[in-house]
Amino acid sequence: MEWWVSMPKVELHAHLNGSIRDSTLLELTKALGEKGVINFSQVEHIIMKYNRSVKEVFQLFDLIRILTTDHAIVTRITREVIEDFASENVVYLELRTTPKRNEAIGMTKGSYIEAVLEGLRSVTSVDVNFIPHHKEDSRTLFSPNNGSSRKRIYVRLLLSIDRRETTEAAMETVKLALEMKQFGVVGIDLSGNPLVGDWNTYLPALKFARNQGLYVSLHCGEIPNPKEIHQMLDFKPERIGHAICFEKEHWEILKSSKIPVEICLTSNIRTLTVRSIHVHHFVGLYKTKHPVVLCTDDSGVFSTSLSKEYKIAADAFVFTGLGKRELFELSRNAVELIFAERQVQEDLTKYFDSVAKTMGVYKNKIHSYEL
Ligand SMILES: CNc1ncnc2c1ncn2[C@@H]1O[C@H](COP(=O)(O)O)[C@@H](O)[C@H]1O
Ligand SMILES: [Zn+2]
Repeated sequence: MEWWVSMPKVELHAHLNGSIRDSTLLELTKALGEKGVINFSQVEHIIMKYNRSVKEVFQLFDLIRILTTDHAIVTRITREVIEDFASENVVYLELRTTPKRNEAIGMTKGSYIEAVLEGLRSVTSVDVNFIPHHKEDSRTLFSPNNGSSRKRIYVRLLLSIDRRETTEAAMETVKLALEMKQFGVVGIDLSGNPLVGDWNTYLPALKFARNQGLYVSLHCGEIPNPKEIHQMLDFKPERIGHAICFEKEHWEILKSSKIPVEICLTSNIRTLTVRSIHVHHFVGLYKTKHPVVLCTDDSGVFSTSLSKEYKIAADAFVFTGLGKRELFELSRNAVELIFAERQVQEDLTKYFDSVAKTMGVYKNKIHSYEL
């Protein structure tokens, strides 16, 4: 097996419905086409298109939303997404999703998340840990005495606020996240079409989330919007996603505040927000030891996987000295950036160290982020 597949990996930026399997997306589209809910021939080209502008990507998300707003389908997609990540040796997955309501079928934001949890419970082919540990319970997923030879994966959830939502709707999502902490919800994400919405709409809900002990990650700088980027950085989220259309002053604030950045190479190239992989800001951040983590964003929509993202980085940045050992270290250091409880961090760190020996990569951390 190739090293980028066998290497343990940490995924911190994956949208549930954007990670839908191609085959499942086509199957659902055909089924709704047969029922007459959508016109398959009209939507086929949206699904099949390769490179998409930001606007077109969000047209596709609107279509996916119609296809997936059903409890059983949400459960199925969740199960498949967990299986897919685990199969490529993702050992920790922070999965984000936007709680949705659909009155026609009695779906509330709460029942939507219940359907996601049902999906987590229904995985049988791999060992999944999504319920936070009790402090007195010392058994961990990767303990050597665990005895399992199956794939193992920690999953924690972030609930997403969609930029189209009102302050009240955003607040409802945060309250739901608080109720669901016991089921592994660790934080809040702000995402959705960057061409719509206003920062001040979400701010009260994000402040409330923070005050209640939830972590916050923001999609930041997907399009040029200097004022909003500034406001977001001033908020000091625990992590940001993308950081593409930054100006000099934004880079300065980011560097001095050391906010970790979730990097989505393929997503940025395919949405045409970064011209070419060779001018991607990942390299600059990596070289200055800024905390970064490679992620997929939407592995289904962009036909990628976390292994592929590591391979793409290895190929594109080989002259920057990014080889197997450095990418292993990058993956391992991402453990410092996860939102799960300490025990999970410790378990993963030990696991990475034990794998480092067998993979022939340096055992000790070469550097650690000073967060
Ligand atoms: C391309 N970059 C991106 N930028 C902003 N938001 C994105 C995104 N990719 C995905 N989403 C957000 O995630 C939703 C799909 O997953 P869930 O239904 O929540 O599970 C999309 O509808 C969008 O709101
Ligand atoms: Zn995203």
